Amino acid sequence: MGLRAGPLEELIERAGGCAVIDGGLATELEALGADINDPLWSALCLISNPDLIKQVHLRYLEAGADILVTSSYQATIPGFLSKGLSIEEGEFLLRKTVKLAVEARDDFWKHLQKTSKHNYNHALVAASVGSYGAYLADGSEYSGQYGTDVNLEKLKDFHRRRLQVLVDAGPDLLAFETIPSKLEAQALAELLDEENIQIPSWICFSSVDGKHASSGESFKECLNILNRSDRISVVGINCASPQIIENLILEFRKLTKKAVAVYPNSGEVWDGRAKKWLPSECFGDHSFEVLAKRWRNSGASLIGGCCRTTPSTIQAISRVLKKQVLT
Ligand SMILES: C[S+](C)CC[C@H](N)C(=O)O
Ligand SMILES: N[C@@H](CCS)C(=O)O
Ligand SMILES: [Zn+2]
Repeated sequence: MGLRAGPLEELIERAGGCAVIDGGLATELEALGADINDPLWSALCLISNPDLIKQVHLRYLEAGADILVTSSYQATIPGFLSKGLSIEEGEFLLRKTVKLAVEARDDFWKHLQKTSKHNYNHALVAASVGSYGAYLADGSEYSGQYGTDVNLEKLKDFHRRRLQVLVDAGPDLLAFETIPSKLEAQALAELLDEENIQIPSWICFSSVDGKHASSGESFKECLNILNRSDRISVVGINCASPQIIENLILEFRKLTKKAVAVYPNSGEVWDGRAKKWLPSECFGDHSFEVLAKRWRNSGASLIGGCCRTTPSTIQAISRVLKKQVLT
C-alpha cells in the first residue's frame, strides 16, 4: 500500500480485510428506467435525472457497499461541450458527481445513527475516472486501440482538467476505471505527480484474455510503472469477466505489493458499435457469492461488481465477506 492510503487502509481493516465496492451504476440507472443510449452513457443522467443517481448510490449502500464509485466514468468536459453545455456547466456537473455520492453516504449514515445496531461501515466516495476509450464511446476501453495520433501527452491533456475538478470536489479517493493500456496507466501515474494529488488512487485495468491488459501488453509492464508511484494505493481489474479474475489476482500478487481490487462485470460482452450487451455466459448473484470468497482468499482487498451487476449482487458479496474471515 502507498503512503497516502490512510482512509482506504482503515476501511479495509474495519471491513475485516476485504472491503466491498458497489456494483454497476449504469446498470441500476437503466433498471430504474433511465435511457442512457448516448455518447455520455451513464453521465447523461447528470443532465436528465441526477436524483436517480443518488437513489442508485443509496441502493448500493443499503446492499452493503463500503465504497461508492461516482457517476463520472463517462462525464468529461469535451463530452458535455458536444451536448451544447459551457465549460462552467460541465465543471459544475463533474463536481455534482461527487456531491451526489457524498450526500447519499451522509444521509445513509445519519439514518443509521438512529438504528441501535447495524453492520455497516462508514463508506468512502471514489471519484470515477473512465479511460479515454470510455469518452470515445466506441468500446475502445476494451481494446486500447486509440489510433496512432494518441500519445502520452495527449492522454495527460485529456485527463488533466477533469481530475483537477473532481479532486477539488472532495472525494475520498480516485478510481481510474477500465484502463486498457500501459500508455494510459503511465499518463495517469505521471499526472498524479504533476498535479500533486494528495488523495489515494486505484488504477484498474480491463482485460479480455485474462492474461494481458486489453491492449495485449503484459501486466508486468503495466504494473512496473505503477509500482513506482506511492500515489497509487491499489491496482486491479474491473469490467472483465468473473471467469478470469482469480488467476489475475494471483498474477497481480506476484507483480506488486499494492492492494488488489477486483470488480468484474457479469461476464456479458459489450458491443461498442451496437451499444448493447451481448448475451454470453452470465454470472449471477450466487456465482458472485461463491467467487467472492475465492477472490478474497486469493488476496484481493477490495471486491465488488461492475456493469450488469446490481444491488442484489453486492448484497450477496457483502454478506459472504462480512460473515466469515478465512475459509
Ligand atoms: C463500460 S462500457 C459498457 C461504457 C459505455 C461505452 N464507453 C460506450 O459509450 O460505448
Ligand atoms: N462505473 C461505471 C462503469 C465502469 S465500466 C458506470 O457504471 O458508470
Ligand atoms: Zn463496467
